[in-house]
Amino acid sequence: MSRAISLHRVSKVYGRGTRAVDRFSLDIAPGEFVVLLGPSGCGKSTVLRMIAGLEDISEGELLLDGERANLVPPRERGMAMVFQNFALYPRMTNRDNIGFPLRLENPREDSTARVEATARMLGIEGILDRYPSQLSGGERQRVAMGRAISRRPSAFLMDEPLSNLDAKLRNHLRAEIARLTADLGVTTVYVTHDQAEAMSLGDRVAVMRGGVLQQVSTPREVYALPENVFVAAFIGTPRINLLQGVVYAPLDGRMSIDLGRQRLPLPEPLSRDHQLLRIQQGRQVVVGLRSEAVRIAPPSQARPGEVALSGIVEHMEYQGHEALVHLNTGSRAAVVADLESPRPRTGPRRRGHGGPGVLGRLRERTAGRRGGQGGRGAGAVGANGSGNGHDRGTAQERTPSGGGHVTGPVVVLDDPWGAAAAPPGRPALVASDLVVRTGPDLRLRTGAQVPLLVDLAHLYVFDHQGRRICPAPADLPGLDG
Ligand SMILES: Nc1ncnc2c1ncn2[C@@H]1O[C@H](COP(=O)(O)OP(=O)(O)OP(=O)(O)O)[C@@H](O)[C@H]1O
Repeated sequence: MSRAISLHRVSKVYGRGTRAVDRFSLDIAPGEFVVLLGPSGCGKSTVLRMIAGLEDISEGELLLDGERANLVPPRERGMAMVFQNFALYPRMTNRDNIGFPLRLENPREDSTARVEATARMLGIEGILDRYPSQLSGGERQRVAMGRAISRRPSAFLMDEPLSNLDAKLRNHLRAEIARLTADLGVTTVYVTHDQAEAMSLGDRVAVMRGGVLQQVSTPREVYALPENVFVAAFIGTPRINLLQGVVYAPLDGRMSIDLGRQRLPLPEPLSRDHQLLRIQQGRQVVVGLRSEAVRIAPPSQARPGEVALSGIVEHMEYQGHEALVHLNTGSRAAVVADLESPRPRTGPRRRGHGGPGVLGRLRERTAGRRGGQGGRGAGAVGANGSGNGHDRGTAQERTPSGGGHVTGPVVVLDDPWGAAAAPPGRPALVASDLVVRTGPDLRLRTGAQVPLLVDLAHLYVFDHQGRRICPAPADLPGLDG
């Protein structure tokens, strides 16, 4: 039997007020495969452990098949966990390891047939009589999965089960996990910080940041319609380009977005999405351009809906089948704080000590550069405000526990040229603000100016708090309404 799992405003507060999970709500249907995705420390494992019963729930409710289960002992939940570190008994053969939960459940029953059927399912019949130390990492993880499957649990809880394996094996086992869980039709909750893994496995992906659920949607939707700038930046490779802009909407002229040295004119007649931008007139926004939205080509080759920009080549990254061109368009890149590893803050913050300071901001910029979006004068953007590291002039909301965790809205640094800019006389850390994908054969000289075409059908705009305003949210009332 497969379980329905529901979490209603579930929080976890560890000792000394660390709020690792904050009012997390999610309904998982029987047989569904849901991936919890987010950077290190965002609370994914804690959610999984609360579902398993390995961690007490501080606030909120866990329902299993509609019944409150906060206090149900782990063993009675009928769930099986697979961890990243395989956790096999070294002195037992693999056969005994797989059969162990069955013997525990029913010591008198002969488990041979069940163990062999499980091994066949995983393609490990040939190694049943060896010991775990005689196996490769991939084989060990298969045995660990066998042990989880043999008992026919009502749900699988998998905590980064593939992260100790090399890339090739990871891809292979990923496909096997997808097939197995689909065949067995068992509800699966899978934790990972690898967005590609999440996108390829999940029926739905739940993106977390700083203990807070940001969005839960199908992989397609989480990519195409990210609720906020954090989700947009976390999902997709290469990372979405994020540029700071200002909406320019004159009453009698063409609307555009000012990107600093260049403008993005919006095509007329304005689409519904672009009409909605009118109310942002004069406001700072974040423009998001995924790599498929920009190509290197002269204005003469523009298709309908494409507008021209230009950029100076900073460097090229060859990747075999394609190349990534890092360009400077004279814009200010927006860096999303905490993409790499947010940590909920502990204890009350002292005034003036909450932000990351110059060093922290430089680190954020470097992180942004790794993701291909750092830039001269980059501003920091946070989603739901958690750990955004910017205290000045921002609306923030403290959780009632008194922990330092922040769940307020998103902010953009209002001082983008401030502390993180290069000191006089020294080169800026990063000068590229836009990464464009091209074929591997294109040769471009560093410093060359190249023409770009931006497809405005693929334009994302986020407000100054990081929420997506374009494409418009589906539940937005009509413009006249
Ligand atoms: N037993 C504990 N006591 C105090 N704090 C804890 C404890 N366990 C986890 N935390 C904190 O709770 C936060 C969430 O941890 P969790 O392990 O759930 O994150 P995660 O997203 O699974 O991270 P990772 O991908 O690195 O495993 C972290 O800041 C972590 O330091």
